[in-house]
Amino acid sequence: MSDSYLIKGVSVVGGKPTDLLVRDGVVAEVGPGLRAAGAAVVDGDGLVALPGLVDLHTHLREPGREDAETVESGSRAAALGGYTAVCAMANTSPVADTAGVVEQVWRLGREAGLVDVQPIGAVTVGLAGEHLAELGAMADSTATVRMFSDDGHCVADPRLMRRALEYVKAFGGVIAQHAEEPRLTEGAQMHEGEVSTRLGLTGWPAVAEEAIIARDVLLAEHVGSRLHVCHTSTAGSVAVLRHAKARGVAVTAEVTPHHLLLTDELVGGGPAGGPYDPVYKVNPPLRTAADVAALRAALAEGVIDAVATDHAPHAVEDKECEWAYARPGMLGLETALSVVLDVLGPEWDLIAERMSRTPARIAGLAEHGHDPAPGRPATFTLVDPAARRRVEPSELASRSRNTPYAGLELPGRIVATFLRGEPTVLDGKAVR
Ligand SMILES: NC(=O)N[C@@H](CC(=O)O)C(=O)O
Repeated sequence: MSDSYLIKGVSVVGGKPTDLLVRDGVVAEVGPGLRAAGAAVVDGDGLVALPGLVDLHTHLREPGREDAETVESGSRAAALGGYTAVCAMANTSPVADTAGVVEQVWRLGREAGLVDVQPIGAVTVGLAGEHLAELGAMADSTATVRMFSDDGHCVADPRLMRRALEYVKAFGGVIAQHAEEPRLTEGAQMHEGEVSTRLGLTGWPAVAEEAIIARDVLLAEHVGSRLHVCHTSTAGSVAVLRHAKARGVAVTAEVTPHHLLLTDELVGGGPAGGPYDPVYKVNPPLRTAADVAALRAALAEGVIDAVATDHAPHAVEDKECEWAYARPGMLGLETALSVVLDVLGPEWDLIAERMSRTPARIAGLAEHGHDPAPGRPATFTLVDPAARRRVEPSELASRSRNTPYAGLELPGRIVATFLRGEPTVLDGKAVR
């Protein structure tokens, strides 16, 4: 590997073509007509450089379900998707609810060396929603955890949620809530609406999400702490968030690529399969076209702060079975940028904001989320916006195959990704 790279004629976040010189891990120079003896030259013609993408919500499955994903395979998928940092969710086995487990995940991330893996700690012991986990010990560990989540489960007990919000104030932490009132979603299989009625599946009503977000923004305001809302999926949730932000509550929210593109109609049959194809089963469920429109508008406006993948790999036996028995979740890392490009168009500054700068800020990842500029870490990705790709599950780097975009043609291709000056992806291929 070379220790310096000269990227010729690249557009930095949609600006005029220029050259980028990468040396000693940083962006050494930016400007037209650069020369650098000994540097490996990358043709940037037609490419857009974005700050390395940051995912606030990734399931890496290690420890426990290494058949579905490992820290290394998930890191490779992330790098191929243009990511330079991912926040690893705590619902592993064992659960990441102690300093020992978060340090293990952090170390595995370092060893893989393809993206920065920032572990998220569980809020409650074993995700059981009964006792607070060792939040302080996880914060003090080498993994320096700042974000905590029981994702996959809601912290349903309001007293526990209040205490968690209070506790993390001491070290500037944030609670990322999986907003789902469990009493309203017992036995739920898909979004509650016209399609669930037609298909005869038990519904997951929008209000089960909205009621928890409303409660939690009030709790966050009451205790003066930070709340982050995972995978926002309904128009009503957007309304609650808009209200809370207008009041000055310290709340941020994410939306997944799939909730920006797909609807509950697909459960009745879609390009990747169906009817009742579990590839479309996800939590929260795919919603209606009206919800999709509200989420897109909220993302553009900033009521929703970030795109997060909720990359949820599942082994074949957990997905290719009867709908009711299938695990919820979809792959996301390798297709996120393409889906967002499809949804937002080439709005590069907005894409950089929602997929890199803001998520880096929310997660407290100071080295990430910076546009390539002199003196900044050379941590960025190069996108070919003119390329179109057909999603082929067998070509994905993830160990799992549960992509809802199989066979779909999407815009954009990640050509290269750099992490602190080292390429993790070149010519569209992982370097390791
Ligand atoms: N988002 C999903 O559909 N699945 C998540 C957890 C969850 O939120 O249920 C998973 O870990 O598989």
